Amino acid sequence: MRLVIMGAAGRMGRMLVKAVSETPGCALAAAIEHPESIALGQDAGLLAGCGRLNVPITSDVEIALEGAHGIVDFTTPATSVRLARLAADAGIAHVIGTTGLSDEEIGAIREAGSRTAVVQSGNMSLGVNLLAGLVRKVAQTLGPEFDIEVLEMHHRAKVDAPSGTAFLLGEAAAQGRGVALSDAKTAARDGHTGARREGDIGFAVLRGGSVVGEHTVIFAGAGERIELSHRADDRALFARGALKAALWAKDRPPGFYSMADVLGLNDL
Ligand SMILES: NC(=O)C1=CN([C@@H]2O[C@H](COP(=O)(O)OP(=O)(O)OC[C@H]3O[C@@H](n4cnc5c(N)ncnc54)[C@H](OP(=O)(O)O)[C@@H]3O)[C@@H](O)[C@H]2O)C=CC1
Ligand SMILES: O=C(O)C1=N[C@H](C(=O)O)C[C@H](O)C1
Repeated sequence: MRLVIMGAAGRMGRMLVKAVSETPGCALAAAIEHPESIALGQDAGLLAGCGRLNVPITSDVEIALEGAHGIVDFTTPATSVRLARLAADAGIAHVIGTTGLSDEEIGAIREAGSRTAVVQSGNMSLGVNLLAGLVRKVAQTLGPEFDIEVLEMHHRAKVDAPSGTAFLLGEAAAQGRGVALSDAKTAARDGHTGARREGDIGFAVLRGGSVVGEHTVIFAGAGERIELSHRADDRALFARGALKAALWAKDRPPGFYSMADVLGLNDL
């Protein structure tokens, strides 16, 4: 499968280039950055630390899409929306790991999913997607006397909060409870907030150092607490998941798919 890696000089982009070079059935069609990137012209493999691949980083996506079978995209929300349209026009698979997408941006990507196979997830790891299934089950089992809080920590360079994974887990909790996350979500507390509202799903965010990604969903009851956690040690995990999604999406009918679809976890 000939893949275009977007944001190829970024933290995830470099992981993806390396993962493509190591994954049977995948080949690097192009490595793309924005037109002002200082990485333009550099060899994508050398930048990724996996040896020369003779694929220079370029900025022309339209040319890159010619002859490609898929795009793997961990960039920015605006970039992912623009790419979704281009991927749909070209009829090729689009794997989106970008987080911090607004409802409108998700809507535009969903629309592209009516024309090509799109896999979008705030977290491409097996562990987090399994955890989401467990969270849904626990939330379904426990009553509203258990308060649900989602805690996440990431590296100091992360620009969106709460994380895409935190929302994925919060969504799973809301589904388990049979409520809309938009009605239950409390994303920040500061000052005299008053007592906690029953049924809220709270989010708390920590940022610092080089933390790859840590998430805990807490179910706090009277006199007892259940905590379900996931810790990512290495971004390569997300890159491998994204390539699995790309291979799965190749030749799939158009649709807006999740990692639960890719991993067969929908019945959890
Ligand atoms: N779903 C998942 O499993 C995971 C998702 N993520 C998400 O992926 C995204 C990227 O994360 P990360 O790699 O850490 O961030 P980085 O900032 O390191 O990488 C993003 C890259 O995209 C480049 N870029 C920006 N705009 C464009 C454009 N228009 N065209 C091409 N390239 C562009 C950036 O260039 P420049 O820096 O010069 O602006 C940068 O090199 C985030 O939203 C993050 O939350 C991260 C890990 C796992
Ligand atoms: O920005 C990151 O680094 C990560 N982003 C994703 C998120 O927002 O959940 C996934 C992972 O935790 C790393």
